[in-house]
Amino acid sequence: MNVIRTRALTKRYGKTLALDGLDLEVPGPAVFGYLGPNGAGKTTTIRLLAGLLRATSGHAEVLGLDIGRDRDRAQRRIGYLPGQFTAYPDLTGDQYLRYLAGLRGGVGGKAVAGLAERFDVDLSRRIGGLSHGNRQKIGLIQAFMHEPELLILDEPTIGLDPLMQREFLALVRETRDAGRTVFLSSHILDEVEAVADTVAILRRGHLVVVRPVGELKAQAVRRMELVFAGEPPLAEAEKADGVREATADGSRLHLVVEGSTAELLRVAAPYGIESVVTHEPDLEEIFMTYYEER
Ligand SMILES: Nc1ncnc2c1ncn2[C@@H]1O[C@H](COP(=O)(O)OP(=O)(O)OP(=O)(O)O)[C@@H](O)[C@H]1O
Repeated sequence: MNVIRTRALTKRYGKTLALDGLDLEVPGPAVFGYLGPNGAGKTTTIRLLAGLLRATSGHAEVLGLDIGRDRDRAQRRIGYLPGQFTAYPDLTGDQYLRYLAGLRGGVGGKAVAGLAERFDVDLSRRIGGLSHGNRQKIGLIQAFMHEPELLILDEPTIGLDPLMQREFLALVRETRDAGRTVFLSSHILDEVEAVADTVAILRRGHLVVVRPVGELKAQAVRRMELVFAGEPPLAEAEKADGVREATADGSRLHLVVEGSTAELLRVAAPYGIESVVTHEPDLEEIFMTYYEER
């Protein structure tokens, strides 16, 4: 089932066309990474999906509910973290989360305590007195605490230290493994690469690509070293499919290969390969080609 489905979803702010006919399908359970340069329309999409903005035209369904017509029902089943999370500064974390839990028809106290412990945040302190990172943790707890079927998170790790960022990513994976879906906008490519099953890249209000991360990686450029017993076959390697760069250094070949390395290995095998070192492909380069104007 598609957890999110939009058809020709469009949003204008006056003369600015922020989102231009978005057709998006997100089957669940999954972790779906939503990327794009500044101003691409990510936050606009997220606010439309969360029922906080009205579309100029087109429509969006979340968990099978039309977000325009069935907003309240849909919102009860979503966990939402806005890009700039703010909460009532005079309440303690505990008071604020209890208040929200009440609005949502009750949330187990254990769930809140477990998340607070996991994120190492003191819920007895006034929210106004917390650091930015600790306030963000309260935002994450309120999004996850009622175990919603769909989480929509806008830049969730902003302000979190690396340890907490790792904890967050573990929680996202567990959420997916429990059969739920996380829709995540982020600027941090490593984080998306580490956790997302599929990524969509938005630019100027248009989707430019929606692909499984594994497929993007298969297409990505990777660095390799092949060590030979004797002279390395530089000329043959340079001609092999996918090889972008090749240099020889003693008995070693340093290579940059795009996509499959099968052809290179077939060509090199008769020359007696002693060892192969492949480095993980770097998605950054691929993301950048989609980010840039073409
Ligand atoms: N309330 C608003 N009024 C007018 N224009 C807006 C408003 N909100 C967003 N925009 C414009 O709509 C476009 C998309 O903005 P949006 O915030 O959705 O992008 P984004 O991808 O989330 O960007 P960022 O990565 O910088 O957060 C931008 O051109 C932005 O200036």
